[in-house]
Amino acid sequence: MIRPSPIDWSTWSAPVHATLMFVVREGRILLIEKKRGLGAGKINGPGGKIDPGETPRECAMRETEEELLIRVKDPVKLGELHFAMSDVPDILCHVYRAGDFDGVPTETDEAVPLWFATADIPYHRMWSDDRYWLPVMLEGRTFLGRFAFTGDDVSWNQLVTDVEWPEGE
Ligand SMILES: COc1nc(N)nc2c1ncn2[C@H]1C[C@H](O)[C@@H](COP(=O)(O)OP(=O)(O)OP(=O)(O)O)O1
Repeated sequence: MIRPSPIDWSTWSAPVHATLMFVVREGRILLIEKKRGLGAGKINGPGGKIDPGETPRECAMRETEEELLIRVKDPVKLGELHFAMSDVPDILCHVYRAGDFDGVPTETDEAVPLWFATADIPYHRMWSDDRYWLPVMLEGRTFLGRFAFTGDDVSWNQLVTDVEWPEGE
């Protein structure tokens, strides 16, 4: 049975815009254990909130540099995630993927770098939406995910794949 959405997505907008960056190369993905802020203690990609005047791509690169001291090369936007939250402000998150970087992933005040085999993603330590869209991201396909949360749990979800994002976004 298809459950009706609790959210009217045609009028939904988010007060918080954020990014995630995933480096994937040679069968491995670079993740972080987040040390502070929203999702502290969870495993995720590096990322954070978009600053005023910053593009999503600039934010994803800046946050990755701040959190892991690496400079990713040629990131590509693959996805957008629309999170209707129950206990924090709603979030629109742009998802980027890159295959290379300069520097050495290094622990900072914000994050611990962790490499995982792409066949061994630790979903049980991640946000509960990730298991829906991360496999699509690993295939290199584009996507739009919409998720309603109740607390930390996904209570409704929709994933549209093979979305065309504007050039250069
Ligand atoms: C709700 O589900 C989520 N799933 C996933 N995979 N990632 C999420 C979810 N909600 C938020 N995120 C990501 C998006 C951002 O990368 C971070 C949150 O950013 P944060 O609040 O830590 O932003 P900063 O700018 O780094 O923080 P400060 O305001 O402390 O500087 O989580």
